[in-house]
Amino acid sequence: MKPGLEGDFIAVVNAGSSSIKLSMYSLHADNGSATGGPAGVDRKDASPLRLELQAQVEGLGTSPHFDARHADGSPAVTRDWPVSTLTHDRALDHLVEFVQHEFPKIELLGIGHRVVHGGAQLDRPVRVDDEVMAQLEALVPLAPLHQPHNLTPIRRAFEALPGLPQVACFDTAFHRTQSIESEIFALPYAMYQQGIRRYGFHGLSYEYIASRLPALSPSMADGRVVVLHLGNGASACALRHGHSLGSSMGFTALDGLPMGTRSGALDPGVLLYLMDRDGLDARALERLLYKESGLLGLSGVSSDMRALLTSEAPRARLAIEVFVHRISHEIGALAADLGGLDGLVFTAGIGEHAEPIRRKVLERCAWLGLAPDDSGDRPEHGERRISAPWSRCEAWVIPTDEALMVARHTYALLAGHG
Ligand SMILES: Nc1ncnc2c1ncn2[C@@H]1O[C@H](COP(=O)(O)OP(=O)(O)O)[C@@H](O)[C@H]1O
Ligand SMILES: CC(=O)OP(=O)(O)O
Ligand SMILES: [Mg+2]
Repeated sequence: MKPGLEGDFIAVVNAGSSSIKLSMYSLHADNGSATGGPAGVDRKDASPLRLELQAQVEGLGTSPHFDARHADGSPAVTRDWPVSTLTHDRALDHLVEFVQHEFPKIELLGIGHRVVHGGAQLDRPVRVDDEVMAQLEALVPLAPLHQPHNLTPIRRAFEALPGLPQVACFDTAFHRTQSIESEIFALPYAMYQQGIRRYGFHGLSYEYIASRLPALSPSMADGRVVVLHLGNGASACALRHGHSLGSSMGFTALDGLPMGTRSGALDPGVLLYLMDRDGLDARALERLLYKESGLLGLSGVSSDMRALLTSEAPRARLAIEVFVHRISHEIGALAADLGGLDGLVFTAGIGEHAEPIRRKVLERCAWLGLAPDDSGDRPEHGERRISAPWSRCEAWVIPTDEALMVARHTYALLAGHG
């Protein structure tokens, strides 16, 4: 830790269903210059942001674990809690106390929040006031696993630091470039007007990946790309010239690929059948679809890909095969939307770290002209090309950075450029 660090800071909160992450960025007036600026500075858009610390509590509800890291990835502190004694609220208190202790002298300029659902109206980052808060609260039923946890830190910060600017950045906003054919369900048209439409999610992650493409691959930056965000929540997005053309998630973050505990796309007839046969109501269906399905439901072993990859259980293998099958199916659908494919990008926990999953997906993409790099001499971490030099379609691993995207938006809005 850097004792006595002073100056202007932006805090970023990414509160998920089972984790809360708090990132601290310092602002440096000299960082935009082409020649100077300290290491670790966000030069990618010449904004003066430098990550100083990332603190997070993960495994809320199962086995909570606290972890704080410096910008270079070196650990600051770690701690485990006994199961179930740590609520989201308490975890947030702990993170705030920790950061206040580490940075007693800083000037906080604002807080940026990742908010999963912005609905049809909120299509760009926005400074939160009472009216925006009411709009965000109305969207809770559309993202029951995420939105309540996104809003609690905003409410708490308003109480503790009244007057401090807070900026909400939406997972849905990046997808607002999609055409009506991509967004609309084939339901009565009035429902589209009521906001029952496909929104798409993980937009901050896709926006970050799109921002990296010009530096990594001009043919992907100007071309047709499918990005696979494979984390605990998983989705795919079609990019053309870096803009979202289609995505696998829809009205809620349930649609598309199977996830840790979420079903992904499902014939809606199954729900009608279960309501009739078992008398399931909305809450019971919500539990089934959000918490008991996906990799966990299929395998009966775990929602965690690491556990599945090391398991001998036949159903763990089945869960992996279903996951890969549905990914390759989605790539095909999005490649059809794009009219071909120039690049495939893997990101988020599974996409960045699970080589066996990437290999299986790449094997199924041979028909798209994708040849994996089997030379074994490429790096194992960071941004890297994983297709052979002669491959017609490129494949890359690009670690995502949703927090940096939120910090950039927050800075831009506070500086009057948003
Ligand atoms: N080394 C690894 N090998 C395989 N899977 C991994 C590895 N590291 C993380 N994962 C998987 O990544 C997923 C979590 O992704 P992450 O993007 O961190 O999730 P979140 O959506 O909570 O931000 C889990 O399924 C986890 O098993
Ligand atoms: C939208 C979504 O699914 O988010 P996460 O991957 O953080 O669960
Ligand atoms: Mg995530």
